[in-house]
Amino acid sequence: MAKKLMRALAGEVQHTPPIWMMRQAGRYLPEYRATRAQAGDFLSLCYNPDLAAEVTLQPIRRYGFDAAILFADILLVPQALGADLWFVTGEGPRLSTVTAQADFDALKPAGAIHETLAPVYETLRILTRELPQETALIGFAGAPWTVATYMIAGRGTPDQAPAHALKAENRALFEALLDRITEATILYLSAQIEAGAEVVKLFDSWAGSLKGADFDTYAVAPAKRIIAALKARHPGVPIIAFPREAGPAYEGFARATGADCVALDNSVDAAWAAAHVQKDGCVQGNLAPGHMVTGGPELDAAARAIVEAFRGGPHIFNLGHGITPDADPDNVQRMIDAVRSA
Ligand SMILES: Cc1c2[nH]c(c1CCC(=O)O)Cc1[nH]c(c(CCC(=O)O)c1C)Cc1[nH]c(c(CCC(=O)O)c1C)Cc1[nH]c(c(C)c1CCC(=O)O)C2
Repeated sequence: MAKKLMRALAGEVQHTPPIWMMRQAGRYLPEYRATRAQAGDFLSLCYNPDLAAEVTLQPIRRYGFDAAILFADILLVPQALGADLWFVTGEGPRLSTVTAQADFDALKPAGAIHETLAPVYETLRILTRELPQETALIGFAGAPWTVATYMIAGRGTPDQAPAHALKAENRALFEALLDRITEATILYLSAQIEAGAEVVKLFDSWAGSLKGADFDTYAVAPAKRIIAALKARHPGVPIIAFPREAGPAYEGFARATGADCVALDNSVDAAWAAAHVQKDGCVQGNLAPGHMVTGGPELDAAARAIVEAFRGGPHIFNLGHGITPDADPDNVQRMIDAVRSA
């Protein structure tokens, strides 16, 4: 029988949804912290196929999730295009910036990314051998707008102001950068599929700051282009899109982009999403990650409410965003128990 996750993505309605979590391999797990220490730092872990495969497998061993997500980061693509990338402990990523034509001209062509990203493909090949047969393997990349916000600002920003400013001041350069990221993302996800990813997910974490026509031009259109290219090369490989904080624009996103599944953040009302988003296909997400810190009967009730809200259509149980380092690993088991007994 096909894997539970693949069945949901194909549109099958299941009484108990498949479960996985954004950032399921991460700092809330002591075994992750130990392996990261062994690798030296986060980026060394991403580029060490044996250890990256090991941390991908850790949450599968502990919890038996229905899917494993490749351990890597969306910012490896800018690095593969030639940007400098480093992580400041307790603060987050830092990159060399792209704000002038000369910065853009110094980037590598999209086709050069495999030189840097080859270890990621090796991680996937290891996982295809080591994962339990019922566990689906998810590859991923950042969506062009979200990746561009980091490349322009050189860091994470609360409002993506530097990227909005470049868009206003030098639209040609801004669009050239989005195009380069789009081309690289197609090649990267295609190579992930060839290495064994059965599903791919596109993270547009900052889609919510694109308003009006900008949302269509810089969130919908690049996702549509990436999905069309992947569907042409790899028919039958499902794609999950995550336009975080898209609000009302969640409605129609799957139809407009060709995505097989839309991931919902935790600000979306589940009943609204069941009526307006799930009518077009599979949905995933929505549980507030804070429940993984606070736990208790509130967690059970919130998890069950999501299962019930989406029971009328194809559904993958997930959080609305990544699990945080202060989460209690026991609450993850509690969530799984609540979903599987709902
Ligand atoms: C925006 C973004 C990034 N990375 C990612 C996104 C999109 C999803 C989202 O909105 O969170 C995606 C990502 N990052 C990571 C994964 C691995 C797979 C998984 O388990 O979900 C995935 C899918 C590992 C990671 N990526 C990062 C960690 C923590 C690094 C560590 O071990 O110190 C992990 C496990 C670091 C990272 N990477 C990024 C930031 C802003 C940070 C620092 C903030 C933080 O520490 O949480 C960029």
